Amino acid sequence: MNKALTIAGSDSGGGAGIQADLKTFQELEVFGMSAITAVTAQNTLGVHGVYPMTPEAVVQQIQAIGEDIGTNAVKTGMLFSSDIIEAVSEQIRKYRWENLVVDPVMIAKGGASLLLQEAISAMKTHLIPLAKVITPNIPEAEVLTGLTIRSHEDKKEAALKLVELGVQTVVIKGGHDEDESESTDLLFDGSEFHTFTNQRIPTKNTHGTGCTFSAALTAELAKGSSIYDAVLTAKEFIQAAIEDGIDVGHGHGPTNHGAFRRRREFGNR
Ligand SMILES: Nc1ncnc2c1ncn2[C@@H]1O[C@H](COP(=O)(O)OP(=O)(O)OP(=O)(O)O)[C@@H](O)[C@H]1O
Ligand SMILES: Cc1ncc(COP(=O)(O)O)c(N)n1
Repeated sequence: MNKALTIAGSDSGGGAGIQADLKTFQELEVFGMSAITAVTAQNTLGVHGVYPMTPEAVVQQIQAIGEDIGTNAVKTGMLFSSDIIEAVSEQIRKYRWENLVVDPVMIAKGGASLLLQEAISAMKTHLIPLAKVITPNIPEAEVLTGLTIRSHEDKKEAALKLVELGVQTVVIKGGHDEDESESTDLLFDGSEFHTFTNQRIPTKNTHGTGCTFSAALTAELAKGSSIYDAVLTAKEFIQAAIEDGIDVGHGHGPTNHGAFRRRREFGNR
């Protein structure tokens, strides 16, 4: 069975972070494993507490997997501090894990910081150069490039700047697009641009969309898909998950990680 490892934060509310990643891996029939970087007390209303792990605890979890089970692909999510980023980068280099997806998680929907300001430069210099794919949303791409992104042309300019950091492929996600009818993700592989556009779903239940998208991409890479095909499946997976979003809690509800598989098995009902 193909395996995937997520190195990310725990979301007690179950919609984002490690929980979203493992649910997504399972739905795509990949054996999911985790190394937890921080525990968050979180629900649909926001982040109420952040408890980072020590870098040693993160390293030990990664080593436990690296020394025994191994993995076909790795994704990173919330990493919180430069110490954790440096420790994680060192392990990824040590095990030569090349199928690496970096989701540069910075800020949760309610505005809580999931990455310290001091960690941005470590993310750029230590981790991103090791990645096969990075999946920033628009605000994250703005922080990483210093550009303002309003239009599709701006996204292209940001993608060109991001590959200069040494990453092979960039996917700039369109959830934060100003367009109210569509959500367009831009893929740049260093030479060609591709766009993935779907109808924008009018819903408040979008907690965990970014994590779920990058986890689906990672699962497909673990199975041996090309980056293009993996993004295609991830886009289909997240569209179904948002369309069938789950109305729990009083704020931004989670997406439905089971929707993609159910549609494939039973059709669109
Ligand atoms: N309302 C929506 N309708 C359709 N697709 C969406 C919607 N919102 C986000 N997406 C898609 O979901 C994926 C995640 O994108 P997004 O930009 O929301 O990530 P994110 O900002 O990291 O997530 P979050 O906003 O939860 O932090 C992308 O493929 C994006 O196009
Ligand atoms: C532990 C954790 N990690 C990541 C996110 C961002 O979630 P998303 O960008 O997918 O909504 C989150 N809210 N909590």
